[in-house]
Amino acid sequence: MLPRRSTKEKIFILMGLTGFALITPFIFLRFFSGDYAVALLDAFISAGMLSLTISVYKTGNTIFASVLLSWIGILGMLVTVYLQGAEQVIWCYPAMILVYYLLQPKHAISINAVATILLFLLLRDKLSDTIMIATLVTIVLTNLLAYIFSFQTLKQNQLLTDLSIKDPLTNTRNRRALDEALQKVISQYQRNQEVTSLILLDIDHFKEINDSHGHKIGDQLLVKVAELISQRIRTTDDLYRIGGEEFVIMPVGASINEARELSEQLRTMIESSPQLSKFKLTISLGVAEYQSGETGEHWLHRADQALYQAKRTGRNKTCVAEND
Ligand SMILES: Nc1nc2c(ncn2[C@@H]2O[C@H](COP(=O)(O)OP(=O)(O)OP(=O)(O)O)[C@@H](O)[C@H]2O)c(=O)[nH]1
Repeated sequence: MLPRRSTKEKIFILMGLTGFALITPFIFLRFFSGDYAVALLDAFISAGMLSLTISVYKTGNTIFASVLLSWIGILGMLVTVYLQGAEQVIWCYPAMILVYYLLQPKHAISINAVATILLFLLLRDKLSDTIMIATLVTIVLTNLLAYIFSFQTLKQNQLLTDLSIKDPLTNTRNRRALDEALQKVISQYQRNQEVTSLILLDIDHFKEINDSHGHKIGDQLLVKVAELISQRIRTTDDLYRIGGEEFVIMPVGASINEARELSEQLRTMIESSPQLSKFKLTISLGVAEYQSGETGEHWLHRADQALYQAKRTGRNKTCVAEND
């Protein structure tokens, strides 16, 4: 089955192949016109682009490839200016914009600042003062506009990601985020076989609480429960709200006994919380350790069966899932 590729991966592969296809003919043109140094430089850039594209295609990792490609673009542009003369400075604009696409704005601006200083050193004796100043001004303007655009895009992407994975009421993660986390934890398990567990918890008799105190108080209690649990668990063990009054905790790397212990601590913490005890609010929990070969859905289903048992046998308790 073909792996699902992120948009960044797809664009990186497309850009890498296009760059390779556009630059490769120049290797031959330069070579046959006796420009061996430039032909070698073009061959270096072209080979770099192709190998980075293959690496992204195979590993899916765009971070390392993005840093390398940024430097290939910038160094390629500087060497071109050095070998072929000052008029080649026009290549600095696409090279610098490429860096904004590949890296975070703060890293892109740093690399481009270094590139601008090096360009200035290369060109200071070759351009008239007026052209030199105009070149620097246009470089600064290009960077300023690219920075603003790239920064805004980054913020918008972060906002969209937050909206797509967060539960607006409790500010915990949502079901979609849980599905992604389950995939990730299972892939990790397949690599290192490290035990891992999940906890499914549900507020007891929440309908009665809603009915007697109103939906608004019900909402506030949901927020309070999420807040108390988030404060108690490690920052790495994310909390997910997957239904009205149902939450999941993924204590990654916890054995079934450790997860049960954590479960009991959470249960007693909620039961004895001064803000919640006046509503007689308690929780029931189901704990399941991951079994080799099972899907995330099946893992969650076993935890749900354990939770059901906790509900059936009196509530305000933790039950452990059977292994198949
Ligand atoms: N206030 C509030 N209530 C919600 C929300 N989502 C679901 N609920 C309520 O949660 C209640 C869940 O009721 P049930 O599924 O019967 O479960 P329960 O009353 O907790 O009973 P047990 O789970 O068997 O202990 C329903 O009354 C829902 O309306 C929400 O976002 N806010």
